[in-house]
Amino acid sequence: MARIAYFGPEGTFTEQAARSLADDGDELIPFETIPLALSAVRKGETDSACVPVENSVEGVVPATLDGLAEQEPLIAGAEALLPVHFSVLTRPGATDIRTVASHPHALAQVRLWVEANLPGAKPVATSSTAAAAVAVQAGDFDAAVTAPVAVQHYPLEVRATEVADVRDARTRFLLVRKPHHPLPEPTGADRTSVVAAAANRTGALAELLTELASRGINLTRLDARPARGNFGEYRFFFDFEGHVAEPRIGDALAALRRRCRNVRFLGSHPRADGVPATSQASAGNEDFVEAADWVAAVRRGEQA
Ligand SMILES: O=C(O)C(=O)C[C@]1(C(=O)O)C=C[C@@H](O)C=C1
Repeated sequence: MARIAYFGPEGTFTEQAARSLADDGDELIPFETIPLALSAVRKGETDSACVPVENSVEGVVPATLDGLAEQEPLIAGAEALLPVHFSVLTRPGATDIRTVASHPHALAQVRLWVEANLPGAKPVATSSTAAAAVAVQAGDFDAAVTAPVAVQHYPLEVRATEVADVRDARTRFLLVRKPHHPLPEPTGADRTSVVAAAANRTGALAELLTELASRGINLTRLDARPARGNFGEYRFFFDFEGHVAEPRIGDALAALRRRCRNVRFLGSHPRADGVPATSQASAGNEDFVEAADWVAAVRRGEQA
């Protein structure tokens, strides 16, 4: 039985994602913020933590990226992808809706709906969608934009369901743990993540990208976040297809490490959408193995 920290309180999208990744009998423990959920794993209070990483409408979740780039390393061993549409909850019978509370990512995904359906209502940011439900229940705000499951946890009235300005929005979540756990086996449909503090000089980022491109590795995400040191210095987060156990991915990681000492491996795990890695002529794993075998043969004086 594992203990899984998640970005809570109860009723967040992240809880749903954690449930989809948990095994029977695992214990799920809510934490009020993403940094608190990550530090529960680092302190050994839980075995893993489930946190949101990117949304198809609003982009990355900065607290997760920064939290994985700093302090002791954590590795993503699994991911979940959830469809995202919202319910709007109020206290039973409420009529005068002046404030609408939710996580900033959620507010950004329902802005047009709020303008059209609750004109004049003021958006207010809360730490999560479920924290907004707690605040509405307490009488702090009038309406909460939440995950559909939130109403099962809080005695509120559902005023609208399936609310979303953009159809088919999705959020991806990671299950992270300490690096000493064995990596999941490669499946052919995997994702590898790294963060690198590229040098502040002409072409430094292009060099890192070229190391991936020249090995036929398809990027699935690239983000920059301030390095939080000198103004203008950035960390680059790369997600790409493939698993570190594969020869070409190992070769690419070694090249990134050669070019940039400040690179951190953030995990290799199966993709939730099951999309297989792109293959490119002469850049398949077998090509890397064959080429390495050939060099070994040359060194032994056995070139065929
Ligand atoms: O507040 C929640 O319910 C969360 O799980 C966080 C979060 C996010 O970080 O994007 C997750 C999915 C939705 O996009 C809105 C909020």
